[in-house]
Amino acid sequence: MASEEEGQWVLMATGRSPTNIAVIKYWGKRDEALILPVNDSISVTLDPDHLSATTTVAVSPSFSADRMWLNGKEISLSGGRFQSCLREIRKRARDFEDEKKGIKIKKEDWEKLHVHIASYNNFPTAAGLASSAAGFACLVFTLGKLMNVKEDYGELSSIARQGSGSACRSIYGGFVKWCMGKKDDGSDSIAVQLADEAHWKDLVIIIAVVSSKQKETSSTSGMRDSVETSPLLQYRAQTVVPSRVLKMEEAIKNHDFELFAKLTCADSNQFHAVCLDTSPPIFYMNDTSHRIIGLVEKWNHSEGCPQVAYTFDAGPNAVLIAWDRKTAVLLLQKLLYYFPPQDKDLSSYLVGDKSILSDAGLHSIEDVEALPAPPEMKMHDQKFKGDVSYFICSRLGAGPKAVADESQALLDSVTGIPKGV
Ligand SMILES: Nc1ncnc2c1ncn2[C@@H]1O[C@H](COP(=O)(O)OP(=O)(O)OP(=O)(O)O)[C@@H](O)[C@H]1O
Ligand SMILES: C[C@@](O)(CCOP(=O)(O)OP(=O)(O)O)CC(=O)O
Repeated sequence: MASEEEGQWVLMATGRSPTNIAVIKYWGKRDEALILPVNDSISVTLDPDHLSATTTVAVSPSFSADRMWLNGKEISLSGGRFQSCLREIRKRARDFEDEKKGIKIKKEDWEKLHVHIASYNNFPTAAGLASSAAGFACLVFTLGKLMNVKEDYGELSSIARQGSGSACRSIYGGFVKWCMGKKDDGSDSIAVQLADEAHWKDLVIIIAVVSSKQKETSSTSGMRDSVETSPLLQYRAQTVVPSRVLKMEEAIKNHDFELFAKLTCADSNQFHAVCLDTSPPIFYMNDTSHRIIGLVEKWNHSEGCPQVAYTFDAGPNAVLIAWDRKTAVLLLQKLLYYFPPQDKDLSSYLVGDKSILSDAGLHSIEDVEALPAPPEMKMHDQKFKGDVSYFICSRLGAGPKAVADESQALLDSVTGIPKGV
């Protein structure tokens, strides 16, 4: 290791990674330590402008320990998952030189340098919106940039997988498949991109954030209990998912929304059935989630073919995928009819791509109050004000990206401590 002013420099990198939502779910591990799943899964990557983690990583000879801050609060890095990611990336680190700054780091020197990590999620953490997926993908991607790692994305995905299983799918944009793999060492359990975000541009994603509170049963412990106790999980993994994955790949390739929606809804429902089949049973959805399913099912049925797909991860939030903008506008009108905002501020009730509000003719709370009742629903008079915290309107998005603009770094370039601390 060499530099003009030994010990004075801080070398940093910043990256941003999207979250993803599975349309064929991962639920159950065959190896807890390596995070190897019992079935393949398929996801869509969401637009990082709306749901993403931003992470800055830094090394300096002046750092005395590995440290991490998540959303401004220092957290421990001692957990096995963080340690696995750090170890695997350090193993692949390569020589680095910045002549201008007088920094030279040899491959073998990376092991001796401590890292500081600061990360920020632009959406609720640990609320069933896959913050761990965006977070670990971002950590691995950004550490890889800092340490001059040249491995391909498949390899990076298998490292991110060791942080959180679903994180391996956030290494790519668009439609992504996590191949479960067969090997005991997990080297073939990697993510591959099925199609990029431009492949099916019409899709619009509306997320109803039903609760942004932290959930009671984490995905990790929930799926462990399911593997131990649910007979349905075995049947699902061995018999249902393999053929469903093939059909989903076809649906994506052919832009077949009818098949895509049927498979997405069926798979979400089966995942939650496995949760109910677990002892003790796990309840991730609540009454609001069930009402949203009812609304979509009735609408799809009345149209004779699916307009919208729904899927729920390990929490009550609904992820709704509409097949085009026009359908998304109708969906939003129906949702806001039943779930109007508690207060009068419409612009904070829908975040992300707010332009959908004007497309739906919703400029004020009075416009929401004037919405007609969806004709296909029987119970018109009942409304559920306040049951949805807010909505996010999004779309498919790209994979992780380096953030070159140093002003966006979360760590101070001189001290290596989070800015403002
Ligand atoms: N930006 C981040 N960087 C690194 N780690 C993160 C980040 N965000 C979240 N995590 C890790 O993920 C954990 C939360 O994961 P958890 O699986 O409980 O919730 P979730 O990912 O939001 O929901 P789910 O995966 O069930 O949809 C945090 O406690 C933290 O360890
Ligand atoms: C319901 C899910 O979102 C479960 C995600 O589980 P995690 O990836 O959070 O679990 P660990 O691997 O234990 O970290 C379905 C999915 O994303 O496929």
